[in-house]
This record gives sequence, C-alpha cells and structure tokens, in this order.
Amino acid sequence: LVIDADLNSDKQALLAFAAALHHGHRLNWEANTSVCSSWIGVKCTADQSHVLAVRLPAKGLFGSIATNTLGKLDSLQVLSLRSNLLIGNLPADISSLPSLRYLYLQQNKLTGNLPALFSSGLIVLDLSYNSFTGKISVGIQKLDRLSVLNMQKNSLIGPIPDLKLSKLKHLNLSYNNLDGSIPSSLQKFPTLSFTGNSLLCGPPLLQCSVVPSPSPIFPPVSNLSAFPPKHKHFAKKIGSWAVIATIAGGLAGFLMLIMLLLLCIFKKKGGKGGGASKEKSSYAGKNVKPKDESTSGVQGAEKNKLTFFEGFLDNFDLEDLLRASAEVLGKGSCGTSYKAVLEDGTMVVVKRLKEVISGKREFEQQMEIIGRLGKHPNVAALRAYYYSKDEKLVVSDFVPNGSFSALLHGNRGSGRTPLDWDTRVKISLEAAHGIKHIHSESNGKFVHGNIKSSNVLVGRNYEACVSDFGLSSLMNFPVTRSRIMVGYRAPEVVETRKFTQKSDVYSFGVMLLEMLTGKSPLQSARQDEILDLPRWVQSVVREEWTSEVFDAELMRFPNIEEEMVQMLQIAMSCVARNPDQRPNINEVINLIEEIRQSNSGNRSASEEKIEDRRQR
Ligand SMILES: Nc1ncnc2c1ncn2[C@@H]1O[C@H](COP(=O)(O)OP(=O)(O)OP(=O)(O)O)[C@@H](O)[C@H]1O
Repeated sequence: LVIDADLNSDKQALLAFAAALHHGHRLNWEANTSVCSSWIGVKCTADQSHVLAVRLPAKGLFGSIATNTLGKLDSLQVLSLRSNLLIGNLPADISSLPSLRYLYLQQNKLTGNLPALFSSGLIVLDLSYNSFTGKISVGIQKLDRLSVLNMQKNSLIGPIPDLKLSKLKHLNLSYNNLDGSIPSSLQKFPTLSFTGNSLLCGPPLLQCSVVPSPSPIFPPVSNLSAFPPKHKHFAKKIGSWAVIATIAGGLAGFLMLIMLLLLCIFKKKGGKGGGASKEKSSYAGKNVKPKDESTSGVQGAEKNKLTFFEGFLDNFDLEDLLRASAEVLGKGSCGTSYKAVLEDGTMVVVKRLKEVISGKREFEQQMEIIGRLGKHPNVAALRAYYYSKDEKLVVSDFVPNGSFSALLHGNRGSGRTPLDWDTRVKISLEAAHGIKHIHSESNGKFVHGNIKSSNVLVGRNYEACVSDFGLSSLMNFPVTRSRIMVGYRAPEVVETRKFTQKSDVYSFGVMLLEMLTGKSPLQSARQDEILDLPRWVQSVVREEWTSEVFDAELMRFPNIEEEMVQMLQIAMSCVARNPDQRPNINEVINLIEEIRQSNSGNRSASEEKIEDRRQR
C-alpha cells in the first residue's frame, strides 16, 4: 500500500508536468495505465515504487516546466528533457531534487536566472544551448561529485566563481557574456571551455591586459539558413554525375580483372622504349628505398622498380604485382583501384593514377610528403609507388573492413549487420584525428581536399584512417572537379576554386550526417529536385523536430538519441554555409569527445543504478 501511494504520487506529478505542456500526443501517459511498464520515457526502481528516470529527448515538448510537478519526484536520478522547445524558468524544485544525478536540459529555450541551489549529488549538469541569463550560481561550487558542467551558448554574465570541484572532468562555459579573469582552479581546462566570452581573460585565454575579440559562433541547427536557390541547379547537375559515378562504380565492383591487364598495357607502352620483357626482367631484384637514389631521380634500369616507403618491407616487386590476381575495387577521381593478392597471400591495393601532370621530381616530392603524413595511425599509409612516363601506381595495404561508406550503405536489407552507434562514432572520431594530423603538419598548410566516407578506411578492429591524401594535387583536373566530391564539396569551393581546411570540415560534416541518417550525400526530395544532405536534414528538421532524420537502423540501440542529437548539432555546425562559422577540426574533435564522455556516463550510470536497485 505504501508502495502504491508513493508511485501514485509520482504518477500525479508526471501527469501534472505533461498537462502543462503541449506534446502533440507524443506522450502516451494515461492515468489508467501503468507508469512503470508502459509510459514512454519513464523508468522505475526495481521494486516499482518510484520513478527513477524520465527521458524525453527530442519529443517536441513545448511550453514551460511547472513547479510542483517533476520537482516532486524524490527518487528521480536522471532527467533528460533536452532538444525540446521548453520555455520559461527552470524551477528550483527540479534542480534541487534530492536524488538527481544527471540533468540534461540542453537545446531548449529556457530563460531567466539559474536556480541558486542544485542537488548536491549531481554528476552531469548540461544546460547548454538555452537562453539562461544572470550569473553562474555559487550553488554550483558545492557540487563535489560534478563531472560534467556544460553551460555553453547561453547569455550568462558576470565572473566565473572559483569552482574547486575535484571531480570536474569536462567544463564548457563558451559563448556566454562572462567577464573577468578565469579562476585559477579552472585554468587547467582548454581554451574551448571558455571561448566566445569576449570579456573573459587569463589562462588558457589571453592575458587579462589583452581583451580578445569575440570568436565566431556555431549556429544551432534551427538557425542555419537554407542554401540559396541557385544552388538547386548545381545540385541537379551534380546529381546526374552521381548517377553516372554510381553505375560506373557498380559495374567496376563486379569486374574481376587479372593484373595481366596492367601487364598488357605496360607491354604495349613499354614497346616504345625497347620491349616489355626487358622492363620485366629489370623489375626483379632489389627495390629502391626512398631518400636514396629514388628521390634523387632514378636512372636506367632502376626506373622500373617499385619505390617502398620507409618502414615497409620491400618483399615484392612490380613483377609480383603484375602476376597477382586482381579485382577492381572501384574507380575514383584519381584512377582505378585494384585489390591484388600476391602469391604469398599478401593483399595490397594498387591504384593506377590517371591524368598525372606532375613530373617525376615533383611526384617524388609529393610521395615523400604522403609518406611522412602516413605515419599517423589515422592516416592511410602508402607502401610503395611506381613512376614511369606511361604509368603511375601507388600501392597500399588492403584494409579488411573496407570503407566507411561500404559499411554504412553496403548491402542494406536483410542479412546485413547494421553498424552500431558506438562504432560509427569511433570511426568518425578517428577520421577526425587523421584530418587533424594533416591540418596540423607544416604550419597548417595542408588540406585533404577529398574527405568522404569512401576515403575513410576501416581496419579489422574498426580502427579508421583517412586515405587518398595528397594524390589529387598530382592530377590534371580543375580544382572544382565536378565529378568528385559530389555532395561533400563546400559551397564556397565553387566560387573560390580553392579547397581549405574549413572546406575539409564541411566535407567531414556531410560524412557525420551520412552516418547519422544512413543516407548518401545526395537525396532526392521530390521528383525534380536533388538535395544535398545538409539541405535534406534542414528540411526534415525544420518541418518537425523529431527523430525522423536518424537512420532507422540506429533506433534499435538504447539510450543513444540524446547523443545523436548532439552529434547532429556538431554536424550542422560543420556544414555552416559561412566557412568562418564552421569549427576547426580540433574543435570538432573536442565537441565529439565531450558528448561521448557526458553520454557514456549518462548511459552506463543510469543503467548501473537501475541494476543496483534491482539487486537490493
Ligand atoms: N587500401 C584499401 N583497402 C580497402 N579498400 C580500399 C582501399 N583503398 C581504396 N579502397 C576502396 O576502393 C574503392 C575505390 O577507391 P578509390 O580511392 O579508387 O576511389 P574513391 O575513394 O571512390 O574516389 P576518390 O578517388 O575520389 O578518392 C573505394 O570504395 C575505396 O573505399
């Protein structure tokens, strides 16, 4: 009876909360049904005596949170109302709920001052992307279990209190109107925790005598304007290319070619210069390592050798490659890629470059750069290359799980094992690390210029690396390259005819959208219109702020919706039309790592607690 009375009181509190909101019938909370077994978003304690968690992310809730409703749930540990349209104040009875551990209210339209008191057991407090005003309440100083504090993108003012919180791992107060110097207890946090507060100073920001100028703001999804109509025709045009490319790729995938084909070509072309057999015999023997004769311009017989990169065994030669059985993997912008299986079983990928305009010296210099950058675990390494007047080849290890693109889109339908959320995030994060490595080399002068899901290769343990870096600069095609980058190319590239680090971020953003939606970068909206993925997402999200945008395959994984919405937010900031408004790749990595951290705590901890109770 006592249990019933407790649960009934929780039930009434929830009903009162729902009654004060508009929720378009997305909540099936009925007074005559069971709170614990059938109400959407509600979890109870193991003995079903109390409500333990209320999770209503992105449910289209509109209105304000009434006092004396959720604030009565004495056993509530997890409250997630993020990504709704909640307005008004945050009632103090909610922030100070005695059992509350995880409070997610980000991406709403909450206003007013922050409550003075917060529950002392809070572990995660996320109030980001709202419109809170006033000062950061000193009550936060007492939260000695707090691990994540996120208040970015509000309108908070005044100084930051000295938060001596030993457990605090993630702090984000960026993009507010905070002022004064950063207290010493918080100076260990990165710049990103504080950027976008023009009157804030001291480490890790600039010294207090120099006032920094405001940084660009990442627009939230709803603020992003649609691309102008002229883009439509462009999208149509690139659409037809996509169709051609897909057909070509599909056909190529089915073709089993013998590397002999290459041999024939060599023979034919080699004939001009003295016969293939002569060339063939000179393939055998020792191979050339870079940094000796190869990079200084090889002469005569040396000409026909593969040049191996430092750190790779020269355990096969061009002749072995020519003898190997080969299969076409696909035709890309720089040439055709073949998977070749050598006699000893080694599997390599040979890319036959076409339309190379660079001379030998320039080619070798570029190979040296590629070799250097390929020493990072998230940048695909080349094993060897071959340069002759008629043929240019690059050889890399075959990566067993194929490309991110194939994992996301290949073999959809029955029999497919969907790529789970954690793996998707891991792959994208590692790809971002690869891009970061490229961007940070040589004082930031390198750009990848061809980021897309088929250029992210996935290894046996789902480790990921970005491939194809540095090849396009050897080619003879205009920088705008209409055939490639379809759907991934940043809008300004067409006008400026230049790829930049920010255009790489745009392409990366499209790839994030691809992994979130499960859709390829070009979508047909209506019969006559092809939308690129950013515009498609915007059109769906604008009409209804729901989870329709997400890949149906992801729906089977529990408790990830919150993280998906946060990732969507990051993706949309990457595809901002204005390059200055896009984050740089370091910022993207920090943002992804931040939501990972915050949500893994959220997921595992809430499940742990429930398990705890069950065992008691
Ligand atoms: N080392 C590799 N291991 C496994 N698959 C690979 C490897 N290199 C390329 N591929 C796959 O082979 C296919 C063809 O690759 P290729 O690089 O030739 O073209 P692309 O990536 O489609 O286009 P682009 O040339 O514009 O990068 C792609 O699906 C790619 O993911």
